[in-house]
Amino acid sequence: MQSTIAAIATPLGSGGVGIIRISGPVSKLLGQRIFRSSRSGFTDFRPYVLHHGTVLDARGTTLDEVLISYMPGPGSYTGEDVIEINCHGGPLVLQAVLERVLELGAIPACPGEFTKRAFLNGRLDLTQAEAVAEMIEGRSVQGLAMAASKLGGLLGDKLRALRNALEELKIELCVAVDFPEDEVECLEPEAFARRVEGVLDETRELIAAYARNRCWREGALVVLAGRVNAGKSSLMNGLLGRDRAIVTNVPGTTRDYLEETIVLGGMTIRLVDTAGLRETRDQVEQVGVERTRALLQEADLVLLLIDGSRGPDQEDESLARSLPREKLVVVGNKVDVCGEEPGWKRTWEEAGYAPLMLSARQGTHLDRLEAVIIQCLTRGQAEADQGGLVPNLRQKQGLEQGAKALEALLDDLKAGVPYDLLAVHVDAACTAFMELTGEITSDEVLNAIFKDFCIGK
Ligand SMILES: Nc1nc2c(c(=O)[nH]1)N(C=O)[C@@H](CNc1ccc(C(=O)N[C@@H](CCC(=O)O)C(=O)O)cc1)CN2
Ligand SMILES: Nc1nc2c(ncn2[C@@H]2O[C@H](COP(=O)(O)OP(=O)(O)OP(=O)(O)O)[C@@H](O)[C@H]2O)c(=O)[nH]1
Ligand SMILES: [Mg+2]
Repeated sequence: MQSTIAAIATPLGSGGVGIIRISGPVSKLLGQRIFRSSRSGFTDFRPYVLHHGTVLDARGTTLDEVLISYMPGPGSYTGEDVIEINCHGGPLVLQAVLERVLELGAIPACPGEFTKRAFLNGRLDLTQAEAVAEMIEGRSVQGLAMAASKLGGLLGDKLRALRNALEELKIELCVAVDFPEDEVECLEPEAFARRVEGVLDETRELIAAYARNRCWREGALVVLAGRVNAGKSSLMNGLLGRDRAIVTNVPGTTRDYLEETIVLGGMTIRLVDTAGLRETRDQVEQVGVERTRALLQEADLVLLLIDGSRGPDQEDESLARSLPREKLVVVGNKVDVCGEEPGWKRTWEEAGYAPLMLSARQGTHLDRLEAVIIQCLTRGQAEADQGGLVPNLRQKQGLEQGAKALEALLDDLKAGVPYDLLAVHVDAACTAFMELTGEITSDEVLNAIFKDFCIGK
């Protein structure tokens, strides 16, 4: 028999109310043993009704005053019988009530186990289960909206529709193989290719939505880099709107990196001020410079700061060259000293860099920089996608597998490969989509998905 699991479903800390969640065949029995109703006539829980009373320990002493609800399977969140105990939201209260529930025979839930059971019991498909985690981790209002429509089943529906389209194509392939001489049924290769391309285009559109919206969903890492004294820490402070980083005219002021979170246009951004790049004998600064280089690899966007009054040097040029264009914004600082059009700017413009001139200290044109940051992080589309067909990383990878299979199918079709050999590609694409919805699944995939959930979800 399936075990009955229990966990604290709310964050540990003081709160108005904290919830213990119990799911499994004996959860109602556990609820009845632990609960004493404040109504004399109470005999049994009524589904989806809050019951007021107390939770008792083994000796009959009160642990807490609570509201309890009972949600019978298979209609509950997990699909099993569920009991929820609404306690006072103190960590010790919740711990004591949970321990009592465990004493009576429940087993502590693993991370994500309630949602995993909901999936295994067919209450959610896999895209919806993943959306639950995306709701909790939401980094922007826009990202939250994407998770909410995924939770509503939109992406799952889309994937099933694509798969159905492929199943139909496969039937036609089979008919063409079985009745090759039948003129009426015979497959017309070009029309067939167009329909495959239709599915492929929709798949590619989903893949593109991942890249476009990734930073809305996950937040972004923006790194301030450049030579010592360029004004990185000043810009950090300017963007933060407060004096966080130490600023002096001593080159090498920042030796370790500093990280703060800002919200630009609704997007959550980890902003990192780094140690200025230069050769140095200072051991601490050396480690700082190494860390800067590691951060540059990881960054979604690098702001390369150039002291406009001195102009760039070779170090700046090689740093610019080492980064992919779409990851780089060149910023010319100290416009109050060098003016909007210093001589070096033209050279960099000719090389295709379009330096953005500003003054970190005086706050001039910081608004322009903020707009450019959002533009770059969203690939030029400063609005998040509406409508919510936005995959996560796993989903994007599955879609890429599907797209690859469809591309192979089109290649073979053009090369005149016999129809009976084309079906493998259709099958491969179908499998990729079914692994995303969870119609096909493995322990490995499920464990990878649910291990990152919190306990009690
Ligand atoms: N207290 C509490 N809040 C919560 C959850 C929960 O489990 N408990 N949820 C999850 O973590 C989310 C809500 N998800 C849920 C999804 C379905 C059902 C459910 O029982 N559905 C029945 C409804 C029957 C009815 O309305 O009478 C059904 O679909 O048949 C409950 C919660 C967010 N808030
Ligand atoms: N005139 C002018 N000076 C600036 C501007 N921004 C920064 N500075 C000055 O440039 C010097 C260096 O600024 P920081 O912000 O410490 O530079 P940094 O790039 O963090 O330097 P390191 O931490 O040493 O790598 C300070 O004296 C700042 O006041 C600006 O917009 N105009
Ligand atoms: Mg600094």
